Amino acid sequence: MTHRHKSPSEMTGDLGLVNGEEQCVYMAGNSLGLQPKKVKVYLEEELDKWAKLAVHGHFDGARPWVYFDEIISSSMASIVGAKENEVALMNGLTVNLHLLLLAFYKPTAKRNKILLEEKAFPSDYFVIASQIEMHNLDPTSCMLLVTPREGEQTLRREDLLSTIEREGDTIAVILLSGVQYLTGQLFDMASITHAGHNMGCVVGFDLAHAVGNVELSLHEWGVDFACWCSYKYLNSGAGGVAGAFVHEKCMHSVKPVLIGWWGNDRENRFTMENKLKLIPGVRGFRLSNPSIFLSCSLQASLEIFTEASMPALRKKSVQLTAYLELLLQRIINAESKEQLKRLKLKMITPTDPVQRGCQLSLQIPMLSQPVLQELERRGAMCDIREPNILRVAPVPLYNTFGDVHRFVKLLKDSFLAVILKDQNNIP
Ligand SMILES: Cc1ncc(COP(=O)(O)O)c(C=O)c1O
Ligand SMILES: Nc1ccccc1C(=O)C[C@H](N)C(=O)O
Repeated sequence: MTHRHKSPSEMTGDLGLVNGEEQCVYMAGNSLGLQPKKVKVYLEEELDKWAKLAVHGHFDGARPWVYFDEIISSSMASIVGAKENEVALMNGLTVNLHLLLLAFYKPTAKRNKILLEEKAFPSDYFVIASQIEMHNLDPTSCMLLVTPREGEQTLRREDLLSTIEREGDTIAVILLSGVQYLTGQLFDMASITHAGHNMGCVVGFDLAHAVGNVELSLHEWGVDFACWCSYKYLNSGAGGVAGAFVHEKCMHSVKPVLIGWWGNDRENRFTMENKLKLIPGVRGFRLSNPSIFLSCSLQASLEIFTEASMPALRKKSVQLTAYLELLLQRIINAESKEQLKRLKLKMITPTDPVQRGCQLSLQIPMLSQPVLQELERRGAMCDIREPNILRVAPVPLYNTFGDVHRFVKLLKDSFLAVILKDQNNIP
């Protein structure tokens, strides 16, 4: 659950500290979502079908493999606030970012920059730098990095908008996250899109930490393109099939640079003539035939989202995170234990619910890794991003208010255990 390498036995709690009968408290759904019960059932159905029908499985059965991704696209589209033909399920997130930038980043002598966050997720940073280099341009001058103000951790909306207004003439593409992976900040995607378009920029979002976490209206906001992975809040399993969005308005004007047979119209695809009838919009960006296994694990998850609905999930999420915040603030302010002050804890996620999803990020300047180890010994899971940010994500689909209460108690116990062990190293 963390980026560190751990053996499975290390993952289990310390039986001297936990009740072996009790389930752990899982607050790491922002990194990898938990497995929906139906995943196993659906996977077994498809394994069985493969064993019995083999090649006929492409077109036969309840999930015809050749177009099953399209069948589940409609529930995916409603989660991101898109029309069905504005969404494709394909590849992984980083691959989709590349494919979309290939089509949308068309630098000119005057307008050649990509605006991104200074602390963008490394994969996004690498994608952008390499796309710029591909045009024989210099990433140091073409990457316009937005940074928080001195002493602040998150970006102010007004600063983002004024940067777009000031530098917009030179910006080809604005590529921000919807929810920032480290700080948990939710960006105002509607006004960023509006400001970007006013200045003639293309606007895209990486929704890895936003999809299934906050409500999205990509079509209505007029976002040009977006992409996301499905293994975090969407619970499709590690390496699950990723999503891509291209707005309907770009359907005929923006074409994929790389083309494969899956972008070819289904009627033409199997005629085996080298004639391309490119599917307009994002579905024309598909290259290979999709994996039925990835599609059916995502199906199991999307069914739950459709039943629960994003508005209801978000409503619970706002309350759950507010409760977590309240309890964490008591620890930060050391209301009951004076020693806790010594850890100099700081919440870096915005306090305004409109500016965050479910995740809260806590900066632990000292001894963050030992805190995580103590937490796991006590049967609680979340993660740390280097150097010292503890990310805690109460997920409304499967976390309860009781989980939040238990988690914070275990976190407090972990802080106290670390302080006790490290008396000499903490000033
Ligand atoms: C913001 C962001 N971008 C990119 C990635 C990498 O995605 P993938 O490995 O699915 O390509 C992740 C998470 O892994 C992420 O959170
Ligand atoms: N796919 C992974 C494989 C191994 C370790 C982490 C990941 C993550 O997805 C990390 C996540 N993107 C993050 O927000 O840090």
